[in-house]
Amino acid sequence: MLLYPTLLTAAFAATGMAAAAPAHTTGNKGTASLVQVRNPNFEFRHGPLALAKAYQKFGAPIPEDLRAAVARFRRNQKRQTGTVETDAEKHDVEYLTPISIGTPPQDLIVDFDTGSSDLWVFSTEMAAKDIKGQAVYDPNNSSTSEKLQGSTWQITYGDGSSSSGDVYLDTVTIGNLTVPNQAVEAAKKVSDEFTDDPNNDGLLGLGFSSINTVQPTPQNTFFDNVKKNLDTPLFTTDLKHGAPGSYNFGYIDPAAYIGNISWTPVDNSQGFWGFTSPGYAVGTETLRNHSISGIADTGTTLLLLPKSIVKAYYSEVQGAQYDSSQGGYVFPCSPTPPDFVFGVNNGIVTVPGDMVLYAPIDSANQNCFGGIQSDTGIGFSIFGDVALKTSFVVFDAGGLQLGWAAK
Ligand SMILES: CNCc1ccc(Oc2cccnc2)o1
Repeated sequence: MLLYPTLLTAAFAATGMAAAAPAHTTGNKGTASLVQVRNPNFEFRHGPLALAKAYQKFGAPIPEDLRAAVARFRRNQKRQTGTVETDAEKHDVEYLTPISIGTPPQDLIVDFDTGSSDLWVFSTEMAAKDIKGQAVYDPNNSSTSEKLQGSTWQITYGDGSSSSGDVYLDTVTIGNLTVPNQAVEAAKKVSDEFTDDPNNDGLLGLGFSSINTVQPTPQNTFFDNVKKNLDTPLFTTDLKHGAPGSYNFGYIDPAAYIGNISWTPVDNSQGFWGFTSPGYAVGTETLRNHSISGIADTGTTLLLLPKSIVKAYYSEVQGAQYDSSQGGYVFPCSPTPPDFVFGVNNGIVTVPGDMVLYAPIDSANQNCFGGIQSDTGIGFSIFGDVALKTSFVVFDAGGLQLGWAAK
């Protein structure tokens, strides 16, 4: 059909393929052969746009579906990415990251937590006795805050800590990314663990919005609100041992990891970044087949695994024992214990032995608390900071998959 080849030709022409004229041509009828040279500067990646341009060029009507596809492309061209630095507290107990809330911006430093989905902060609505050094959000001091009338929230974390309060919509900025009407959960009450954690002004949930605790209407996480503006709907974590790391949004930084990324599907049915590891190894032994279902959780400090695996690991650590006074396995801080390896699809993640040495339990640094402990009672394993800080991890909401890479 004439129209199609013509359009195809035009579309082809629209690909920016330039024709290079030969150095000379014969004066008479002769023939000419033109060698094509690709135009390196021509960024052209959108078929529907090419087709629409071709229709336009030849005066053909542009079908509604094609027009919509081009509009979506043009709208999405205003895509963003973002990055923000995160710093480890002592012993990497948690990683704190700066955010800004309101107009003019109020700066707070919060714990980004892929294991929960509420953005809550210390606020002026709390009793003074419950605030010990934290920065607080004052909704009355923000011209863009708007109370979400009748909404409340209450959350309890895996370590027993808890908080509750009411809700405002306000502008939240992380790095260069801004969400204008983010649900900001202002604390009225927090448990002692938070009051006694002076550098932590709140939590920013990066789990799935399905487990946001706001009632009567659960609210979206910052990531869920910003992801439509991102180049691609993912964020990455690069937590480090006792050094600044980063959270990136909308892109995978190839300089942040080495080797290949091992991808594994995510089960978000419980609102978490859940996945199943096919097995584990202690030290240099070969991987044992043992399905481990757990979540990637930046808000949990340690690596919590099935009791049988924890026992198998510590059976190979000299002097290791379960110390009920500590509530976990302890062992001599020297020599360095063996590495712990877990599988991710057909790849592996190695937790170096010196990361399993979580922290001394005595001032003489004789005995250390293990970074690997039991997940008993939780119902699934928790790949917390001890596991995450060994890797560059991609939390891909688009593909609903986790990517783990060495660094
Ligand atoms: C250190 N305890 C207070 C505190 C800081 C961060 C959190 O929140 C948590 C705790 C456990 C799991 N996930 C998030 O609690």
